Amino acid sequence: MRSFMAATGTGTIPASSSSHILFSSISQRRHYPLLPWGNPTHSTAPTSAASFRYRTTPRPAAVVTPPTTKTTDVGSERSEKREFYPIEHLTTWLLKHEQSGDIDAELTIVLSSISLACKQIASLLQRSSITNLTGAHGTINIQGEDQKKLDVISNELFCSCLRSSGRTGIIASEEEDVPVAVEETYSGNYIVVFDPIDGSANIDTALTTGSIFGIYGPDKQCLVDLDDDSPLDEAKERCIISVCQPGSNLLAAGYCLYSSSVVFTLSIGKGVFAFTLDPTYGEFVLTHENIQIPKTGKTYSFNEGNYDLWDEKLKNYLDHLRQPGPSGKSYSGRYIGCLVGEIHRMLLRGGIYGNPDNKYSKNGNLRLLYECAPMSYLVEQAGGKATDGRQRILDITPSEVHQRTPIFIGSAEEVEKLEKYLA
Ligand SMILES: O=P(O)(O)OC[C@H]1O[C@](O)(COP(=O)(O)O)[C@@H](O)[C@@H]1O
Repeated sequence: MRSFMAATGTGTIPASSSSHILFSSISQRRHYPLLPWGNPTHSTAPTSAASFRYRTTPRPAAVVTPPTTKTTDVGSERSEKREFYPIEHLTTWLLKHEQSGDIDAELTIVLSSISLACKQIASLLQRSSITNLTGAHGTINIQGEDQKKLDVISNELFCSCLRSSGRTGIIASEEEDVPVAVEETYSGNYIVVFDPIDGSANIDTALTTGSIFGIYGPDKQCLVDLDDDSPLDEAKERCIISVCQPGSNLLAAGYCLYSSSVVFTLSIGKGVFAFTLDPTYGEFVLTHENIQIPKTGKTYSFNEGNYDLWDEKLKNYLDHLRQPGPSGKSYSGRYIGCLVGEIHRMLLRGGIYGNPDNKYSKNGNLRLLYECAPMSYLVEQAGGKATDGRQRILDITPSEVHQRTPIFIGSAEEVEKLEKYLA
């Protein structure tokens, strides 16, 4: 039985005292059987005995600080004893930033619970054709989209992990009609917005998908005094649903890429860091430190099937990209139908992604709150830019949870070039 409660972000007010139902609550929902990650009898990792031992050989990762060694004289012999290879994991990285005061303990727990949800989703995606988890769920979300089975299950996993973190007050999800309040027992301060499976059309063909998340603090001026038993007025109610904050308020954001590797990428406001899942022991290992998106990039990512529906200025821009440059090489088009995959490639190689408005979708296809804002936050943290064609994405305050927006995002100089065409 789902009880409806209004949440203040610091506690809950029974719906009876609010003029209308504002949220659904995360009650005891079904849990889905998951095999523990890297379970030797089921893991897809190589079965050689070595693969189940914690590796002590240097990892050929992008980021490995030279091994520390300690030279000790043993009798007449000198021996160099390797102390350890400081491979950093998401867990230790979060604790390090908590100790240095960059994030508080509560946000550390929320991020850790999100990474747990992502590991479980990665495991389900890998085996979806085996466990009959491909295909439609048979329901439609508030956006009128057919939900895939894994859209629904991944949403439940995110909700369950955030609820048990005990640090989340309200969530907004692509797969939830309205913002959802965590019941008081488990309620915390943070507001978490997410798309549990981005690019879900790719699931059944085993192509790239991802999860996207953003974390806001409580909107201070909106916290309602629980001792105040006066009826909630309209302004306060509006405040309570303050999940609709501009991306510039984000405290942290990131995505998990489910592709040939599972890569958890995030920013807590001090650069962008990526952690690759090592399936042999189920931990995210730091592989990309302080990612800086190249200022330019010769890859553009637009669904050109909509070309005839676009504004003339945008068409001129696309025509320009296809002209062979002085070296004869024009831009390369890449479109994988998954925002997370496009952004991950761009963070590492540069380029531009666009999902513009068109004759039939006045505001484009992507949602501002839990897709465009978190991705724009990340790309700006990496030195890139993100606009709706007229203004910075992070400056837009959503007027409702599932509001859509056009988006052009990527290398700073590529976005600036586009803005000149659209001016
Ligand atoms: O089908 P279009 O209009 O090209 O839009 C593709 C975009 O929509 C998305 O698939 C979002 O879809 P979801 O609803 O699965 O999150 C993005 O991942 C992708 O970039």
